[in-house]
Order: sequence, then C-alpha cells, then structure tokens
Amino acid sequence: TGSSRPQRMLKAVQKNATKGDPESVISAIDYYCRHKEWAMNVGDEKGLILDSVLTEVNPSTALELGTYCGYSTVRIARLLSPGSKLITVEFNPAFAAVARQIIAYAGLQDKVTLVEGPSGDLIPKMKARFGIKSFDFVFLDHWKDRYVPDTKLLEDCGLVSEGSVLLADNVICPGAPEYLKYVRNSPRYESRYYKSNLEYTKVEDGLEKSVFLG
Ligand SMILES: Cc1cc(-c2n[nH]c(CCNC(=O)c3cc(-c4ccc(F)cc4)cc(O)c3O)n2)ccn1
Ligand SMILES: [Mg+2]
Repeated sequence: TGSSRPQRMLKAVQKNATKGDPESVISAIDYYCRHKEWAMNVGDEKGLILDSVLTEVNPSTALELGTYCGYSTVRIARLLSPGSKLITVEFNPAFAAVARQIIAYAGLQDKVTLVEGPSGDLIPKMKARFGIKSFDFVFLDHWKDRYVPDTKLLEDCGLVSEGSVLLADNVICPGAPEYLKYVRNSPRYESRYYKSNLEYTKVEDGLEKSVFLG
C-alpha cells in the first residue's frame, strides 16, 4: 500500500526544511499544501491570526485539541516563553505518529506533550496526569461537534479560569454553529470573530476568540 497524505507531508518537511528551524518547517508544509496536496492545517493566513493572539496571551500552559500533523503545534510551541508548556491531543494514531516526527524535526519536542485519545476522555484526566491548574490558552481544532461539549468539560473540570483564552478554528468552514451560539450568548465569555479563509483556499472561514470571564 502507498503512503498517506500525512506521510507525504512529513517527507516534504524532511526534504525542504532545516532541522531545528520551526519557521522552515512551517514554510515547507504551507508550500506543499498550497502547491501539491491540500491538507487540514490551520495554514499561513489563519496562522498569522493564531500567532498574534498567542503572542498577546503569552500562555504558561496551553492546550491544543486536534494535533493532526503538528503544523499548529509547531506554530504555537515556537512562540512559547521558556518553561511554558503545550499539551496537544490527537485521536488518530497515524496522525500522532507523523506529528511527533514533525514536532521533533522542528526541535520543539521539549515544549510539547502529545497525548493520544479522544478529547472527551482525556480532558478530565489533565489535572491529575499533568499537574495543570488551568490553561491560559486553548486552541480548538478537533472534531467540530466536540467544541461545545469539550468547552463545557473544560469549565466543569476547572481547567479554564478568569482570563483564559479559547481560540477556535473552522467556525465557518466546516463550521461550528452551536459553538458560536454558545460562546456568543454566554455571559461568561467575551467573544470576537476574526474573518479569514479556509486554509490554502478562497473559501471563507474564521477564528473565534473567546475570553473566559470566570
Ligand atoms: C474527538 C477528538 C478529535 C480529535 C482530532 N484530531 N484531529 C482532528 C482533526 C479535526 N479537524 C478537522 O476535521 C478539520 C477539517 C477541515 C476541512 C475538511 C474538509 C473540507 F472540505 C473543509 C475543511 C478543516 C480544518 O481546519 C479542520 O481542522 N480531530 C482529537 C481528539 N479528540
Ligand atoms: Mg482546523
């Protein structure tokens, strides 16, 4: 059997990027996905919005739901201050295997903990397993119908506190309409929409930034 899309993406990184250089890993993936084979990374356009929100928050502990091949994991980890940590959750073992190699190629493995499994099972175990008090930043980029239940789970497990920032990808395409309703109608969140485009396309998409008010 042939290679998979994630495996071909990893090959492109190993061929075109410089080991230990996160910027070159990001560029190699964006080039490959724009010119050779589309893939569901947050991409370069929405990636700039992710970068700016992340720089503003400067989190000590961050959570990413939906690692895929590790593109946004690298984007986030490269901007973390020394001693800060990123936990990323991936459901699909084949995606996780490629992500580990891409994160390591970028030289960011010491800042990242990749856990495999469904978000709904793993979130309640975060405090005990990783000694997390609460997350300063959460990037939601996993199954779109899990955004609301997992946000409620984060609240119920005390994993978000006053000032925690949630940033959700794909709120337009594929879409997370229930999530938009939830955070925009809740008195516990201050929400803002960043209009953009679906990665590597002209289709509208955007990111929703929601600050938890406690
Ligand atoms: C339950 C659970 C799940 C996970 C988990 N891990 N990895 C993911 C990936 C989820 N991401 C997407 O499905 C996604 C899709 C598109 C898309 C696709 C096809 C189109 F035509 C247009 C757009 C675009 C994107 O930007 C996306 O992010 N989920 C991890 C843990 N627990
Ligand atoms: Mg996405």
